[in-house]
This record gives sequence, structure tokens and C-alpha cells, in this order.
Amino acid sequence: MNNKQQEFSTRAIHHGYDAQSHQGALNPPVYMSSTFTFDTAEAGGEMFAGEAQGHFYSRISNPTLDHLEQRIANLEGAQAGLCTASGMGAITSTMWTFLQAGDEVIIDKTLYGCTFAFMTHGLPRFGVTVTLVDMTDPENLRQAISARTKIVYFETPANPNNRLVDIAAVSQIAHQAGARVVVDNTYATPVLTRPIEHGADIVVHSATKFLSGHGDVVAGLIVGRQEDMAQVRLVGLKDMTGAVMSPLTAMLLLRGIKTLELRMARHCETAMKVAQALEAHPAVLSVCYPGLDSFPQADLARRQMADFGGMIPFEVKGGKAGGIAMMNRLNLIQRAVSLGDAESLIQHPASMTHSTYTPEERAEHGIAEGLVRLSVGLEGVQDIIDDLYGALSAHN
Ligand SMILES: CSC/C=C(/NCc1c(COP(=O)(O)O)cnc(C)c1O)C(=O)O
Repeated sequence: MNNKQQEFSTRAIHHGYDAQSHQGALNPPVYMSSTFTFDTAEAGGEMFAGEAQGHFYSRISNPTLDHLEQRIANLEGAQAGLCTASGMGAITSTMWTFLQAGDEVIIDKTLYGCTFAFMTHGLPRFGVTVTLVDMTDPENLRQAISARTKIVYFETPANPNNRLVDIAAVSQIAHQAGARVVVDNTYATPVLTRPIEHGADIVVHSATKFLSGHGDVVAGLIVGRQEDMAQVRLVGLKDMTGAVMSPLTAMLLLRGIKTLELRMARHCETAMKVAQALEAHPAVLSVCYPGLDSFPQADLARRQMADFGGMIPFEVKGGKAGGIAMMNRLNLIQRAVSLGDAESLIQHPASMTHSTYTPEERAEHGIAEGLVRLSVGLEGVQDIIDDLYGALSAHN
């Protein structure tokens, strides 16, 4: 194949793997091996010293994970990748690698609940200052950033309210101050947004979600420059967290990623129709979907996203009680946390994924008590809409 970059799905299925180099196996072998033998005692010493290449212990590297790391890096347009046991494993391994007491991290005001807890309660216990900034206006970052700022961190779209951050604008400001930009790309995936192409330094994923797409793994992925990924592998992952991925999980992720582009197209197509149907219903107060003209950051959505994702946060009349009652009347849509699965899932952030925020913090960070979050699955769109309308029809 000439050096023209192949299309996304071609790379998602084939990049970095040659069956003829693996007994003709169409799928990469799964190396369920915790340790690897040395040809000589000296060779072992050279590997530990980093003077020789190769696998010696699966907490550091593994051949099956290697295939997945190369593939996700290619799809995100990064030099290198790293697998972790969970999205939180990806986030914490990255943060511990580049931070020490006295440093500052600047985070956007809306993050997934456990990420928010790690940043605001975990890091400060170890002398790291965490500053919250509303990055929907990059000028707020310019006012807050300083030479102490080592990392600028955000999600776009953000969990749970789909708030966007302008990656290029924020990266330009962060780099002027010498900070690294770390973007959680779980919601968009590289199909819709590739943060590295907009100037970000590191991308993290909860691969538990859209990337695997079948609700059958908990996993994380990190991509970035070669030297940064080597540091996260040997410091954050090997020593600080040990949050390593099983080769079996890597195999399931390689399988899920083959259909990522196909699935994201269906998630987005269905979500657009569901968002429009919700917006038209009299019992619905607000729908925050980037593809709607009513979305407050519609211009940025069209600039930064190839399509608008599968996540729909919305509010119904009656506040929290109304949202909970509506959720309990659903039949097809499953009441469950997590997102990006074939099954449509619905949950209540204030009492579930974002219960780590205080009520005051939720109000401050745009997470309404009555907000419900729908992850639009791959079922028939009319069945999803009928289930929602059935649950809303009883709404007074
Ligand atoms: C207990 S709530 C279920 C999990 C949910 N989210 C996870 C998540 C993580 C962390 O990823 P894991 O460690 O793989 O779960 C990181 N970054 C983002 C944007 C996420 O949404 C959830 O339902 O919103």
C-alpha cells in the first residue's frame, strides 16, 4: 500500500498487524503470560537496564497489548499508545507521571465524577494545587495559568452535560505557559475528534465505553508522544498505579475497535433523531445535544466534531423526582451507569456518576439535580423513541 494514509476503518481493522508473522493467525495471538524468559542472564539485565528491546514482564509490556497500543495511537494520530486496566487507570497513571508536590493542575469545571474526585480530593493530599477554570472561555485559562501549571485537563464533550472545550485555543494558551494538555476523548472517540490534531499532548480514554462498544470490558488507553508514553509506562503505570490491562481485554478491545467507525455513525444518526424527538416533547424542559441548533456551543461543535456523539443529557418537568419517575417507566432503555454500549442506557448523574460532587458543586458546574443522561445504543431508533415517549406520556 502506498504511503497515502488508509481510511479510518481500514486502519482500525488492519493497522500494525501482519498475519503471516503470526502463523497466519487472522487475529493477533493472546499472550496470557505474566513473564517472559531470557536467553541469557545478561540479556535479562540488559532488558531491565533498557539496553535491549523485548518483553520481560506483563506489568511493563505484552505483545497483545502492543498491537492495541499501536492501533489506537494510529487512529488518534499519535506517535505511541499505552493500555491500562480502566479509564481511571489511564488518567491517574498519566497524572502521577508528570506531577509532584508544588505543581498545579488546571481542570475544566465539568468532569466525570471519579475524575473530579481524584483531581479535587486525591491530588491535593499530595501537595498538588488543583485549580478549576471554566474553559468554555479560553481567556479564563489565560488569566489562571502560571509557570507552576504543569497540566491542563478537560473532557470534550464533557460527562455528563456535553459541554465543549476549544482544544486548539486552550492548547495554544497552555503551551505558551509550558503546560501539557491532557484531553479525555471518551465521549467523542477518534472517529469524531482527534485532540492531538488540534494541539493536545496526551489523550486518555475510558475504553470501557464506545471503543469496546459491547459493555464487556473495563479498560483504559493513553496516546501521545513516544517519550511521554515511555515515561507513563515506566513511571506512572509500572510503579505508581500498576493499573495494567489483561491480554484478554486487549483482544476484546481490538475486536470492538474494528467496528468503531460503523457503530459511531449509527450512534450519532440515532442520537440526532432521539434528541429532536425529546426536544419536541412537552414534558421535556431541555436537551443538551451538540447537533441541535439550540446547543449553546453549536459553532464549536461543528468546527471540532465530525458528528455529534451518542450521549443525550436532558431534563424533564418535575426536577429530580420527575426524572427518576420517568426512568422507572422505561422498558427497553436500561437503567445503568456506563455508556457507549450497544444497549441504550440511562442514569441520573446527581445521585449516581456525579454524586462525588456536593449539591453546591453540581449547581456551580452545570449538573442539574433533575438531569438524566441517555447513552443512545444501537437498537432501532423508533423503538428508543417509543420507549421514551411511553415513559414521558405519563408525565403530568
Ligand atoms: C461508576 S460510573 C461508570 C463510569 C462512567 N464513566 C467512566 C469514565 C471514566 C473512567 O473510566 P473507567 O475507569 O473505565 O470506568 C473516565 N472518563 C470518562 C469521561 C468517563 O465517563 C459513567 O457512567 O459516566
